[in-house]
Amino acid sequence: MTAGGLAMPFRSGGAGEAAAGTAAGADASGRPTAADRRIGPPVLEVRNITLRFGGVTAISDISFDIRDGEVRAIIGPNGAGKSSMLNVINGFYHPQEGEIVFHGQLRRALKPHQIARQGIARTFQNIALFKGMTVLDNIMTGRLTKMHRNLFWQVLWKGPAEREEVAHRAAAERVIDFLEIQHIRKTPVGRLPYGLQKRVELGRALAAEPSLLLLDEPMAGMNVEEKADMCRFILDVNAEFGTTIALIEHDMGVVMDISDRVVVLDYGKKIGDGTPDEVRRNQAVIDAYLGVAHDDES
Ligand SMILES: Nc1ncnc2c1ncn2[C@@H]1O[C@H](COP(=O)(O)OP(=O)(O)OP(=O)(O)O)[C@@H](O)[C@H]1O
Repeated sequence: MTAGGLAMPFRSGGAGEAAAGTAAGADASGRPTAADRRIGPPVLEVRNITLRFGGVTAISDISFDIRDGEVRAIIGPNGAGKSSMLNVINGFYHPQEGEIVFHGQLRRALKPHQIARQGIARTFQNIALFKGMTVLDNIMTGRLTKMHRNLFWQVLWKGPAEREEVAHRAAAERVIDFLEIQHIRKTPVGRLPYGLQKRVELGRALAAEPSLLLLDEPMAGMNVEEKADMCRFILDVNAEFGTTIALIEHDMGVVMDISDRVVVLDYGKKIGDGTPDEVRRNQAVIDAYLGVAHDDES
């Protein structure tokens, strides 16, 4: 994909950090080398998180980190606690125990919109777009956390509010160009095929210019071609803007291809954590998850 003209930094910081060098290097798909992809120290640390719903323990004493600039996968069988973990990271759920450290700071209990303002955006397992609204308007909703002028200024449509609106619109258009969806920018989302809706949802998250992007099953329900496109966009966002990405995905071919590191959950517990190769060879992971087919969803 060519995103060369996109002047929008999706990443908030870290440009001067030393590369820790965990990326896999150039591969057959042309992914940039480790030297080009700067993988830095942890941007987010999950420490001893336990989350219960009444008598159900969805997450039990789980710790892992997500490094600056990496693609980090969270995998595991149905009900393992993956979505719950994303919901803890973006503040939808508040765990009973444990802590989250973001950019080296212990994070207090914040609301999801406050966490979004800190630079964490996400997409959902089941597409959560406004189906009657156009692609452009849906992507504009991703800019809400960046809007500063209040209703007073917006009603007057004067000066700063007008300039801000123009800037947000331009940012949304850059996302549309980046994701190659110019041709459907005025189409109501509900009329689009599933794969394109998923791409629009990615666009809405990107419009928030996150430093950490959480993707909940970005390939679910897609055919092979749509998956290939989505992989390409995820890798391009990561490579070109240094956006750190954490994703939940059941397609093991995709996970092993695009991830720098993989954390594996089962029944709310962590049973593996490492590079794709390490996880592939982990007997506990093979027994709990990889021993059954997961890459035949198309
Ligand atoms: N809001 C909730 N209320 C009660 N129980 C919940 C809630 N959310 C999740 N759970 C339970 O927590 C456990 C973990 O669920 P979660 O959705 O996080 O798993 P998952 O790994 O994302 O599964 P899947 O791959 O099927 O999406 C399950 O037993 C689930 O039923």
